[in-house]
Parts: sequence; C-alpha cells; structure tokens
Amino acid sequence: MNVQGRATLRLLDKADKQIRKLPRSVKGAVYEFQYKFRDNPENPGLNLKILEGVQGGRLYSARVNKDYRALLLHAGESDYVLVAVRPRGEVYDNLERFKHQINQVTGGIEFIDMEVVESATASAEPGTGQGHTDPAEQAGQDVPAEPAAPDVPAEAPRPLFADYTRDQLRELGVAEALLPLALKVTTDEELYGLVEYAPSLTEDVLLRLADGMGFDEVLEEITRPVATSETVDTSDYSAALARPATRATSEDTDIQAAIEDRFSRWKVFLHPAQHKLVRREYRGPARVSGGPGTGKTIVALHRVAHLAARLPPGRSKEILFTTFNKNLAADLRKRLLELGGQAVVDRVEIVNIDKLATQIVAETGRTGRRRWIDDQKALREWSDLLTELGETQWDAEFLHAEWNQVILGQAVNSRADYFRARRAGRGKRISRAQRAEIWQLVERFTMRLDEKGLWTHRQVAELAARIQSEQAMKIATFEERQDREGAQMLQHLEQSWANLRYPYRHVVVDEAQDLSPAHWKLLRALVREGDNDLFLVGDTHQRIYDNYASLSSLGINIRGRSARLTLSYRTTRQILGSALGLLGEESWDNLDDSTETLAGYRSVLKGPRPEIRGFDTWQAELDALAETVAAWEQEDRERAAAAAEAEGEDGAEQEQTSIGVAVPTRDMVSEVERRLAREGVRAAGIGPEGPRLDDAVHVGTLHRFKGLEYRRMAIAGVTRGLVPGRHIDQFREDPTRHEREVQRSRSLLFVAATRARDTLGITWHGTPSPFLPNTATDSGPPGADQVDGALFARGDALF
Ligand SMILES: Nc1ncnc2c1ncn2[C@@H]1O[C@H](COP(=O)(O)OP(=O)(O)OP(=O)(O)O)[C@@H](O)[C@H]1O
Repeated sequence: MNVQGRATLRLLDKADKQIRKLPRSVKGAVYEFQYKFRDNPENPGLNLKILEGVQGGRLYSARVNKDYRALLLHAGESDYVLVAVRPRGEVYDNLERFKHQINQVTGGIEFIDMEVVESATASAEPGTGQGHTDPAEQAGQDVPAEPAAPDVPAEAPRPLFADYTRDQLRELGVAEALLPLALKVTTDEELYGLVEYAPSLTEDVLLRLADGMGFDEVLEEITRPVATSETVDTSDYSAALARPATRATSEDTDIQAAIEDRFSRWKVFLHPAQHKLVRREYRGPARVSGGPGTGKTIVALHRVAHLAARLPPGRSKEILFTTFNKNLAADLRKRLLELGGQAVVDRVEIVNIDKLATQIVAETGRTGRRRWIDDQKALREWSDLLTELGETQWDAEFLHAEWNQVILGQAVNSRADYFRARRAGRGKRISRAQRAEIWQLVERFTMRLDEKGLWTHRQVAELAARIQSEQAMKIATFEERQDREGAQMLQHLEQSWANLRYPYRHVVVDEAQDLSPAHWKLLRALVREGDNDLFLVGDTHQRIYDNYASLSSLGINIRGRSARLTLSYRTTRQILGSALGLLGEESWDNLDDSTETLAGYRSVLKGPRPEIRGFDTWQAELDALAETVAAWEQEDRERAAAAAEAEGEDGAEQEQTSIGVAVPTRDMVSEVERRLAREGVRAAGIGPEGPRLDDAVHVGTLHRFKGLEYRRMAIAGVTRGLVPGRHIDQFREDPTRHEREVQRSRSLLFVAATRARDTLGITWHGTPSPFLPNTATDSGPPGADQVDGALFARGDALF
C-alpha cells in the first residue's frame, strides 16, 4: 500500500545497460530523481507527462535534469517502472519506436526502444576480431550490406531463423515487436546486436535456436519454465508487474546498485534461469553446473540469502556455506555481506571445507597438538617407513596414492571395506593378499604420523566425516527410539542424547568439483536428509585438485535435480572459444558416474581475440611480458583519465587495476614479480589467503587464479615440460593415472584462461605446450569454433 502522494519506482531489466553508459553526473541526477519521484510524482519540478502517441497510453516522461528525461511506464495506481533515460532531444521524436507489451507467454512487462535495438543489430561488425583479418574470419563475412562484386552473382544470405515462422517464434515467447527483425538477421554478430537490448526471454530463445536447439527443446527447456499458468490479460499492467516474469528491481537501493557498474548488477538482476534455481523447492540434494562465468557462485550466494530469509527467527548459524579454498571462503563472506547484509551473514557459517573438518575434529578433543604436512612431506615419511621396515615390494609413491585416493579418498575405514573398495583409475591390479599387505602398511604409516604428531588434510577430512557420520547414526537411532517409546523415553533421557541434533538445516557448496569423497561424507552427515538439504554448484572442467567423487555412491542423490547454466557473464566469446579449445577432446564426469558437457556454453560479450606468441628463451618471454603489462597499465590509466574527463564511461570500473599474470611454477612467480618491479610495475603475489595487495598487478601460479576474475590476463610459460609439468612423466607406466594428470593440467590452463574478462594473452618459450592450438595439428584446437570460430591468432604483435 502506498502512502498518499508517494509512488513506487522500479527499474526494468536491461534498462540499466544504457543508463550505465550515461555520464556520471547524469547517473547522479538519476539517483536524486528516483527519490524525488517516489516521494511525490506530482512534484512540478519533475514535469511528469504522458507521451501522447505511444501505443497503450501509459508511457510518461519526467525530468531528470535539464538535458535528460526518464521514460516511465505506468503500471497502475501509483506504480511506475523506469524503462529508460534519454537525452531530452531524443525523447519526443519518432515516438512509435517505443514499444511495450505484456508478454503473452510469461505475463511479464517488456519494453523495447526499436531504435536502440535496430542500431545495435545494424552496427554488428562482420566477424569478431578487432583489427585481425585472418582467412577464417573473412570467410564468415557474408554481410548483407556488402555489395557483391559485379561479376559474381549475389546470393542473398540466408536468415538465421529461416526455418521458423513468426507464429513459432511468438509461441516461444519472442517479443512481438522484435519478430520482424529476428526473422531478418543473417549472422551471429547481428543476432548478438539484436539480443543485447532485447527482453531476456527473447535473448534466450533466439540464442538457443541459433545454437541448433530444436523448437520443441527450446519450448521445453527455455520457454515452459518461465511461462505463466494464468491466463494473461495483456492490458493488465498491475497484474503483470506483480509477476516474477517482470524483471524489475524491488528495493529502493537496487536502482543505485544496478546502474553503479556492471559488476554489481548480479546483486539485482538474476537471469530467469538463475532465479529459478535460487527459488526452487528441492526434495533433496540439488546441483548446478555450468562453464566458467555463468554465475554459479552468484546463484549459490542468492540461494544462501533466500534460505536465510526463510529461517525461523533466531541467532544460530543454521546454514553452512562452504568451498574448497580459504581465500574463496573469505570472498564468499564479503559478497554475501554485500548481498544480504549482516542479518544474513549472522545466520550462515562460511568456512572452507578443510577448516570445517579441522574444527569438528578439534571439538572432540581427540587430537592433541598436531602439525600439518603436505604431500611431499608425507611421501618422505612413507619412504622412511619403507626403509626402516626393509620393505621393497611397494614404493612410497604407490602407497601414498593408494592411501590418498582409495582409502582416504573413498573414506574407507576398515580392512573389510578396503577389500571391497573400487580402485577405478588406479591402473595396476592388486590381489586380495596384496590388499591385506597394503592395509597393514597403511596402519603402520598412520600410527607413525600419530606418534610424530603429524597429519594431512585428507586424513582430517576422513576423520571428521567419520565423527559426523557416527553422530548422524546416533540421531537416527534416537529418533527411532523416540518414535517407538514416545514420552516414556523422554523421562529417562540422558543429557548426551538430549543435545543430539544436526548442526545445519541447509548446506550450500561452491566449487563442488574439488571436494573429495570424505568431504562429501562429512557434508552428508551434517544435515538431515530431506527438502533443500544440499545445494552444490561447480564445474568439473575446472577440477584442479586430485579429488573425484561419485555423489550417488556417497548417499547424495542429485538425479532429477541437476541443472546447467550456459550463458557466461564474464568472458567474451572470443576468449571463451579459445579456452574451450584448450580442453581438447577429453571426456569429463558429472560428479555422478556420467559425463558432463559444455554444449550451448556461450557469451554475448565481445572483445579482441586472445593472442599467443612464442619466444626462444624464458628471458625473452619475461621481457616481452613486462613490456606488455606495463603497456596495459598505461593504457588503463589513460582510459580512466579520459573517462573521468569525458564522464562518459564508468570511471570507477576503469580506474581499478585489474591485471593478472599466471605462470606454472612458484619460482616463475618470483621471477615475474622481480621483472615487473624493474619495469616500474607494482606487482603483488597471490597467496593462500588471496592477493597480497588489491591495487597491484596480481601474479600467481595457475592454481591461485581459481575463482578470481581480471579485466586482462597474461598466462606465461605455457611451454612443453611446464604445462603439463614434467613430473607427470613418472605416471607413464600407469596410463589411467597419467591421463588424469593430463586432464587436470588442461583444467588448470582452462581455469586461468577463463579468468579474463576482456583481454587474454598466452606466451611460451622454447617448445609450446601440447595444449596450445596449432602445435599438435595445423587445423586449430578441436571445439574452438564451437562458440565463435575463433582460433588463437598467432601474430607478430604481442597480445
Ligand atoms: N545475472 C547476472 N547478471 C549480471 N552479472 C552476472 C550475473 N550472473 C553472474 N554475473 C557476473 O558474472 C561473473 C561470473 O559469475 P560467477 O563468479 O558467479 O560465475 P561462476 O560460474 O561461479 O564462474 P567460475 O566457474 O569461473 O568460478 C561475475 O562477475 C558476476 O558478477
């Protein structure tokens, strides 16, 4: 209910795109305008008036400042929707270009400025490169505007949607006003132009059809999930405003967040596919996958906020939000605070999974003081043990891997279980008698670590899983007894039983692909099986630790509750195309004994192609890298200064140094840092807790870039012997293990390459990594043209 004289004002999805491009002073005026308008839309200073001549009679203009006008759609009573802000001179001309409607399929309000969409479609450049003219690109230039050579008969290019009728597109939910244009586009580039300012459903439908998805599939997967079950009255804007399909902000502060910069937009406008996943009621564990930058973390954050909002009042932390790395957990906390405020954060335990396991073990007091050891040190302990025992049949590397991957990896905690354990991916077959020997050696080894006060993260995860599973079993026994004995039992309740309960109501996991079976066992035992218990997001193509899990075998059944996001918000399609090429033709699991795919993964952002260049020596590569990074920094500074002066671009976005340099080894990190310093570039390493300084060029090993994002990324040292590292040669005898190591190494490069938002450069010295295109074959990386036809350009220019 509105107070007399006051109004509601919301911002329609996609209107923010244009508003964000306005000069900063105008954006400031928009903030002020919205407060004034909400307070009193009749305020004479606002000069609210209907735009006569626009179909429907509900489009108004109002004064933002002397040069700009807001366009507002009146939904009924005192409810308005801000759909655009335009220079005064452009508002009153050619009014028929403003189209608004209630979409018949979704029942949501849509607004289109035909002039903006048409000009974005028409300005679509043929091909995608900026200044590149390779033959592949030229071959794609079948642009209608280009006159045909006189002696070659002109063949009219075939429209992309020639196989569809207007009625079919309408049935799929394409906005009525855009149907003629949609049926005309002939190239992907024109299509990208068209969808940029089009309503989201139109965007999704057209992109999917262009991907080759059939009519029925699009109807089932894209349209049906957002279709309304009500009968749509296309003149009732009040009802339409109330529907979730009207993608508009809800809170007063949201308009500001949405137009601030494109990187805070996620807080306000979820894509319908994301929104649906956040809000859905799940009858058990659910999983969301999707390529890099498709908003999996954003969905997880919103899901946590959504679940927190539904908790009964209280102060306890009833939601666990966890991930693999410590620095990412810190980042999740920061972003959740931004999204939901302290009230939400207060109800959520945000902690990386190994720290959680350590806390659980420590609480039992079973441990005493211990020191962590990593794999290297553990291997040394194995060697020492074998030497002391005079054992020669088994080598340290094999036993350590067996302990990690089979015993701890599958949370096997008895000899009998080990006899039954699956050894998939371990290569060499072993007999039952040999298993008995190995089990004995493992027991000796763990005793040795105990005596020396040492432990590994995997050991702690397994122990925590065991402790928590015992607790869960106790709860089940208790509840069974309670059901049987009822009140009688309550009278004789012991204290230790009275306090039995699951620690959390909901568990949400980011970067799920990196968790081990023991982690999953732990998480399963932390929350009661049932509605909305576990929600996982992750991408197995980005698995960079040696952890593999089959969720169903661990009691986590996600069947029927899996979804995949496909639209990247981070990376341009040029970078995405090249990054996909790095994955080769390997097959990827879906965390559940089946395969995962990135089909349909795409981006509507565009930018320059990634470039790759080789050097004779590491020194020469380093020199060129330093020069390039210095030039990038300089360019950014100049752009920021120009933007500030012209106030035409978002200064805040430009001012940030957002450059990352990834290299394969720690030594190379130090060398890059030193070399950049000599070039006068401020560089900071990325440690386990994240970047050591915000305002600097970040340098780290490939592993450290997981979950981060940068405007520009350089990946150096992508050289044979380094990517993949030479150490994997030791597994040549064991082809399965070797293959897994190669795949993990590909993933690492893929993760680093997809951190780049706008620019990606890759360099190597000596002989290039076999993962790079055109090295193994001349035809380019398989799958690179899946998205864009983009192959790496191998030009003279560096990056
Ligand atoms: N609906 C959205 N609207 C605008 N921006 C979005 C949206 N969803 C995600 N983004 C932006 O896209 C970028 C990538 O999102 P996010 O980190 O959630 O992706 P991800 O799938 O978890 O990526 P990765 O697998 O690479 O870690 C972020 O900058 C985020 O703000």
